[in-house]
Amino acid sequence: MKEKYSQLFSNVKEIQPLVHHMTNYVTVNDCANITIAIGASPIMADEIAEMEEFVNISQALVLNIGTINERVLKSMLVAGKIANKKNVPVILDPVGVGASQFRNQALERLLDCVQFSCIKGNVSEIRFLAGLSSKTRGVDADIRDEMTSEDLANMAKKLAEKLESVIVITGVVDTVADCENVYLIKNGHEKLSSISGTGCMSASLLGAFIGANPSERVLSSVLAITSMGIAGEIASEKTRGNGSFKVALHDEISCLDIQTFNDRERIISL
Ligand SMILES: Nc1ncnc2c1ncn2[C@@H]1O[C@H](COP(=O)(O)OP(=O)(O)O)[C@@H](O)[C@H]1O
Ligand SMILES: Cc1ncsc1CCOP(=O)(O)O
Ligand SMILES: [Mg+2]
Repeated sequence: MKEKYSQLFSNVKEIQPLVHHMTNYVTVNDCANITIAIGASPIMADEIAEMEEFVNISQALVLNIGTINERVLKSMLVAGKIANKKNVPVILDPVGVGASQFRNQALERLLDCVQFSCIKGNVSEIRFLAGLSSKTRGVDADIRDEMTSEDLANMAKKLAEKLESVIVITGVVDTVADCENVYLIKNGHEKLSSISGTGCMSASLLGAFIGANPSERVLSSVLAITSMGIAGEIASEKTRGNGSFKVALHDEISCLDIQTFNDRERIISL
């Protein structure tokens, strides 16, 4: 497995996939910089007239509904459909779904019209997608949505089957599943939940890894999420408060090598 990780990891650096993002205006700059830090290239664009040209040159498309509005939703639907036609993998981050009717309906339209390679959210967001009651607190997971690892694994696998997508649930332990395999990732640090954008940046890393390795969606997702976890651990060891932690997180993603990854990964295949 370590050799496989090594191959998928180095493909990102070699291929330098272009990751087209349509994302929120809160964390957009962090997403661009984390994409560069892992070795890929970002382009942020949401004008409907540009969608065809940008999807055509991209290796992955990341749709993040964090500050979704009607105009951007239309662009996302167009971009998603073109990406599906061109076999460009599409990653969805359903930020804050469950918090408003507009957001919920936007998500429904996206799921109806676009086939996603990977859908990543926190436990509240994924519970909403799974049709379970979800006590959303806006963009953050509600602690009352806490579930056992087994419950999370079952929910992820069922949803992966239903939506024919890799499902990633972030949290203290991350869960990555398709209809056959489930992985738990025990890397990470609680400081990751204390700054805005670590979920969004995880979606950017998913775009980078899946864009470079489109035939290995599940393991690419595992690598992306584990990379964020390991970088968070090292960054927390080196810093004190939120500001320096965020800077250190970018440093550690940009300095992460496969040796460190393999030494520190705590990936469990169920
Ligand atoms: N308590 C925690 N301990 C370890 N890692 C965490 C913790 N909370 C979140 N993370 C990590 O932070 C990143 C973002 O996850 P999360 O906070 O669930 O997303 P979001 O910001 O979208 O709500 C993921 O890499 C996840 O593993
Ligand atoms: C605070 C906020 N509001 C709308 S999008 C957003 C950022 C959410 O980022 P993340 O999901 O990575 O915490
Ligand atoms: Mg999020």
